[in-house]
Amino acid sequence: MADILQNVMDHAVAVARKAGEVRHPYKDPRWFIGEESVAAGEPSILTDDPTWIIDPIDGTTNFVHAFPFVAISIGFTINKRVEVGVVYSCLEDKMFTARRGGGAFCNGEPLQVSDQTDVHRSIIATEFGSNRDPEVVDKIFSSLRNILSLPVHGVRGAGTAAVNLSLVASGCVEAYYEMGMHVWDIAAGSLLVLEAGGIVMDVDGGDADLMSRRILAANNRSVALRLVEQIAPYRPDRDDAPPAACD
Ligand SMILES: O=P(O)(O)O[C@H]1[C@H](O)[C@@H](O)[C@H](O)[C@@H](O)[C@@H]1O
Ligand SMILES: [Mg+2]
Ligand SMILES: [Mg+2]
Repeated sequence: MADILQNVMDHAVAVARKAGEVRHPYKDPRWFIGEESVAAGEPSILTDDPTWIIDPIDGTTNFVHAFPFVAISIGFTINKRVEVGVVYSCLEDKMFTARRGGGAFCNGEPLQVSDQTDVHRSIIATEFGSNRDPEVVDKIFSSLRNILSLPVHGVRGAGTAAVNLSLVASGCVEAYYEMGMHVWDIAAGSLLVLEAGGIVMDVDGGDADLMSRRILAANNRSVALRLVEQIAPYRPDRDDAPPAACD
């Protein structure tokens, strides 16, 4: 694992030097999008530059309540595409890693998504999120009612987007969807799913967009598209939306 990260960091330095950059790719805040740095006022703009996208604790509510799923999520993008993803599920002691074109692994063992094509025999992961706006809550429950009524085998939520994505990559659930999470919750995990043979798209079936705060990740297109028909979509403010103007 250390080797993978070192290679990526070396790559970041090489890309920066080629572009004539003098910035240090591990220290310049423009090379990071992190939950805590954004909370502290740093920008949340994904550029073509090599960028680390970091969530130090994914599953904060779980952590506070000792609900045993908490992860560290580290993604690395170049040209806005995730090249490396690392999710460490701390209490399970599982280190999930993926490199674009190099497969996905858990503690060094290769991962493969589920081969189930029938949504009725699937488990779907999702989250309720933290938005209590009645219209949003109605959409969440509408999606849930539709999916449960398909019917599916079950609906689950680990309380962390990164772990939910690792569950899709591991073949434990067939799909995961959510609206309202952030880029640092999903950057690393989305590559795990792709490299384990799955797909990642928008909840309306369109192209995935890391900054849109919407994701549908699935083992295959047929399960994904059945879910698209059931999901009542809404559009949270994008991660790269300009800050609201002050009076
Ligand atoms: O805030 P953390 O715990 O880093 O991330 C969580 C999101 O805030 C929440 O909206 C989402 O439902 C959860 O899956 C995510 O991991
Ligand atoms: Mg998070
Ligand atoms: Mg967090």
